[in-house]
Order: sequence, then structure tokens, then C-alpha cells
Amino acid sequence: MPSIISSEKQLDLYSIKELPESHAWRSSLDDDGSRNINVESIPVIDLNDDKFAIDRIGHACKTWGAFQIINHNISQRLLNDMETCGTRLFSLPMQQKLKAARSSDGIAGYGVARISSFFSKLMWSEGFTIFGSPLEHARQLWPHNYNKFCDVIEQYENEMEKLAGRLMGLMLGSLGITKEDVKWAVGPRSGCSALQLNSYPACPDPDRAMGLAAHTDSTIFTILHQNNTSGLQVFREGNGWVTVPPLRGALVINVGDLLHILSNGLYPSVLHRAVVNRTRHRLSVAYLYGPPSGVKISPLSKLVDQRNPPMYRPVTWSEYLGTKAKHFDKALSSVRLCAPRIGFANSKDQSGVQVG
Ligand SMILES: C=C1C[C@]23C[C@@]1(O)CC[C@H]2[C@@]12CCC[C@@](C)(C(=O)O1)[C@H]2[C@@H]3C(=O)O
Ligand SMILES: O=C(O)CCC(=O)C(=O)O
Ligand SMILES: [Fe+2]
Repeated sequence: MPSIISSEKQLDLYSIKELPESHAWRSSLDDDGSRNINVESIPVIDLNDDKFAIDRIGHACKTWGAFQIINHNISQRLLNDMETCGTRLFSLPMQQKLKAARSSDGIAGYGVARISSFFSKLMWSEGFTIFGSPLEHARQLWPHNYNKFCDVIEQYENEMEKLAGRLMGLMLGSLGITKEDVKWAVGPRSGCSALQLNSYPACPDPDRAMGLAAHTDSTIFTILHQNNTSGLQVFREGNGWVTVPPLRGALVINVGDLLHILSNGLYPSVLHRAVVNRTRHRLSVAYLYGPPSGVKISPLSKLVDQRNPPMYRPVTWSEYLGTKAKHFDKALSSVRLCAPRIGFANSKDQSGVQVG
């Protein structure tokens, strides 16, 4: 299988003692304001009480585009098992990981972030994407011992699928929409999904490096588990980059571009990034929740009228992923039909994306 990773691009970040120029994003004198730790952070929402949660979720989606959830029914044991799988995978020797490298035309496998091609500097991270069965890649990674990995992935995906269905219901509820208004969102296997494992090794010069550059997710929403090391930051107009503190057992929900489209811009997708750390290895696992293949996503008809015309044209998830791969931060505006509403700023189009 051809690899898109040249040995020059995929350095073994664990063994590097000094930040190479290829990974230096800014001079150590630059300050982007992200060390301002006194600002409020994204809301933490308790899912124990649906009625209470709906309003809070609606408010969080409008104002932050992100929130953390607690009491979500995903066991701490499964979160730990998933973390162990990630650690096992990324601790393999580079030559072994490259056996499961993402192919040039593929989605799944080991590699640098897909958005790397839009930047002149390389990111201080490595990733592994699971789309469909992980069996083939797991066999390449652990020829004699791949079952445990596949079992945990299967359990994690099943639990995440249930949680995503529930969250989708709550998010639609907060927009005044019932699941029955969105036929594909009802019932088991109501969406399609991918799993992204991200690894951020400890970095000798974290202030000049970038773990994962600023982006929005091409999903309806993303459910993110981070280990106990901070690094995720969301961008908020007026506050700048705000760190999302890891809370044991909590999961982070990020609004993606497809919910932005479905909600006709009422729930804007959140610009986020990951920064790195001098002493600690960071791991995150993103459940990327999207619609079933073939389903066209467009602004929900109940949210559209003469005063609020549809702002986006219909797209399937795979069409949108193709658009994102080509236009990156301009993807959302490339499917836009009309100018944003007055007072509605799409910060993603100016993006704040930092090119090295
Ligand atoms: C379904 C997908 C979303 C994603 C591209 C992908 O095909 C699989 C990896 C996803 C990911 C994870 C890290 C950040 C991101 C921008 C990237 O480079 O790969 C996202 C992509 C996305 O949301 O557009
Ligand atoms: O590692 C993180 O916290 C962010 C990961 C992320 O944004 C992604 O996988 O899309
Ligand atoms: Fe993301």
C-alpha cells in the first residue's frame, strides 16, 4: 500500500531533543494571548436531567460552539481502555506504525493530520484514523495480538454511537426540531462516524510548536476524550484562545460544519486547535459524528422562512469532506448560498489560521 508519509515528513517526535525548523511555527517572543488563564471556559453540562440539559446545550452551541458533558453513561473503564489502546499504538516503533500508514487516496490509517498540506510548517503530532473496520490495520500493527485493540474500538464506537444519537436529539430539541423531522437521525445506526486518535509527544520547545493547527471539524459534532493533559483550545470572539481543561470522565463536544449548515448558521462550528507540552505526552480520541452516506445535509426546513433564507446548499458528508480537503478553511463559505445574516459573523472564514 503506498504511503503518503515520506520519512522526511513523519519524524519520530519522541526522540527529538531540539525543535527542528520544520516544526517551528513562531518565534518564542510571539504571544497569541492563549496563556490568559483567567477567562471563563466552555460550559460543563450534566446530562442527568434532559430538560435542563436542552437549554444549556442550545446556549452553549450558540455562544461557544463547544461544551463538556458529565454523567453521559460512558464508563471510566472504557475511556481508560481506549486510552491504553492509543498509548500502545503510538508507542510502537515508527517502522511498525508506518505499516499501517494512510494511503494517498484513503481516509483510514496512521499519519500526519490531513490538514498538514495547507501549512508550511509541520505539526507536533501523529494520528490514526479508523473508518469502518480497524482489523486490517490492527493486523499490520500487531500481527499476533490485534484482538484486544479491535474489541475496545468496537465497544467504544458502539457506546459513542448511542451517546451521539442522544446528543443529536437534545441538540435538535434545543432548535425546536423533533428527531422525526430529521428522518435519518432516528433509530440505531442513525449516523456515520470515524474515530481519530491523536498523539502529542512532549515537546522540547512547546511555545514555538503547534500540536494540531486551528480548524473546524467537518462533522455534525465531535465527541472528544482527552487524557489528563491540557492542550485543546477553542477560539472565542472577544476572548481569543481559551483552554478546555481536562476533567476526569468528562467529554468535550465540538459543533462541526454540518451542524452549522443544518442549523442555518444558528450553531456555528467552533474553531479549535491543540497546543503541546514540555513534559507530558497528550492523547485525545475524537469520535467524528456525521450523517449516513448519501444523505444531503441542508438547513432544516423549520429554520428557514422568507426572512431567513437557506444560507447553504445541500451537501453529502463525503462531498463536504472532498471540499474540505480542497479548500480547508474556505470550505463552509464555498457551499454558502448567500451572505451571512447581519450581526452574524463567521469567524471561520477569516479563520485566524496561522501559517508557519
Ligand atoms: C471524517 C474525517 C474528518 C477529518 C477528515 C476525516 O476524513 C478523518 C480525519 C478527520 C480529521 C481529524 C483531525 C482534524 C481534521 C481537520 C483532520 O485533518 O483530520 C479532521 C478532518 C475534518 O474534520 O475535516
Ligand atoms: O487533540 C485535541 O484536543 C483536538 C483533536 C481534534 O481537534 C480533532 O481530532 O479533530
Ligand atoms: Fe478537531
